[in-house]
Amino acid sequence: MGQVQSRLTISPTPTKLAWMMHLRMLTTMHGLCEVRQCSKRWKNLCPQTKNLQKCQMSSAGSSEMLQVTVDDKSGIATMTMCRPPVNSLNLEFLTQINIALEKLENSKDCSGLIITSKIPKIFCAGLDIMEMYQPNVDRLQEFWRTLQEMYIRLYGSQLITAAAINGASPAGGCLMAMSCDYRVMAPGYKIGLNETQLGIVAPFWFQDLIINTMGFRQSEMALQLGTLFTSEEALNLGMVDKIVPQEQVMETAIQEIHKWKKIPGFARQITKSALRKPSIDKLHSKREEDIANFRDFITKDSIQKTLGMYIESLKKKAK
Ligand SMILES: CCCCC/C=C\C/C=C\CC/C=C/CC(=O)SCCNC(=O)CCNC(=O)[C@H](O)C(C)(C)COP(=O)(O)OP(=O)(O)OC[C@H]1O[C@@H](n2cnc3c(N)ncnc32)[C@H](O)[C@@H]1OP(=O)(O)O
Repeated sequence: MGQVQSRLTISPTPTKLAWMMHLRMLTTMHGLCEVRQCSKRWKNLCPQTKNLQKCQMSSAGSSEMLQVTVDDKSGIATMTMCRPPVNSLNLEFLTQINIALEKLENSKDCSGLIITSKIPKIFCAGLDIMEMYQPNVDRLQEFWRTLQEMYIRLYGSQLITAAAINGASPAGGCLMAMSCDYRVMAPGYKIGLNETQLGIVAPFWFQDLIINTMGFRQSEMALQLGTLFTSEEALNLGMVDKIVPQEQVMETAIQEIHKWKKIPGFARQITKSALRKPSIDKLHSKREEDIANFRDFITKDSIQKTLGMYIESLKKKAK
């Protein structure tokens, strides 16, 4: 499956109809992502969860990078990232995720969402560093807007959301996990906002998210030091909610969503919205400014030099 080649613009405040038309056009044009209701015709058991019927992803028009299934019995969707080698988030991948989030949010049959990874030992390596290195400025801005969109959609989702963190989860991967309602993680991996270690800065909404998750004092240390925590440290800090063996991560996330589903949905959603709305509104009100700050920061010669060195160090390590 080839990646999307054209420039994709996601309007910050689209009307619902315009947004839906936009998504439909993208899906038709690029075969971006398929969200399928599990049909009774497919009786296969999902090897990961044992009790989910596995949706067959069609080859035509379906995405290899993001597999989305919805269990029609429980209404729990699973979004499985599969963008080798490390599920890094580039513009096209983020666009696929946003489209899937939009579809799930609008589906009356979906009440919960689990985000996980198919790549062994990796949940998500964060932003694709190549998007930020020697960038085309138009694409760079679009990339950042699309990341903002993902955060707004996920953090503000009405669904019950859980991250099944089955591997390393630095930076943008940690952002994605922290945007969910619940995090279950396998032992032996690292998670955190390590931006300063790369010589870059976590923007205010990354900062707000970690503060909302684990409090100011621990966040200010973690952000300045760019700490990547072990699963166990993350549990102690409240960055993740549970650690279970790798093979139980998915099942635990499913059980947790079932628990949350017992709470009256309307009351839970209003409570979630009241708690998260101030952070989301803040980003909405500063969205263009944030894009401009990101662009001006990333395109500085000194930052480009630092990113170049970081990319080299990753490549050397990989050899
Ligand atoms: C004052 C004004 C302030 C204004 C502020 C405004 C805006 C803010 C500005 C900037 C903020 C930008 C925010 C960024 C958030 C991010 O997410 S940055 C990305 C951070 N991610 C990382 O640091 C992860 C790096 N990767 C790793 O640590 C490891 O790869 C891993 C994930 C732990 C996996 O390790 P493993 O050993 O399994 O694999 P390898 O290391 O061998 O990697 C394999 C392969 O993948 C490539 N790669 C790894 N990570 C990335 C990545 N994030 N993007 C792209 N490519 C990646 C790696 O280079 C290897 O490639 P190969 O050599 O070609 O095989």
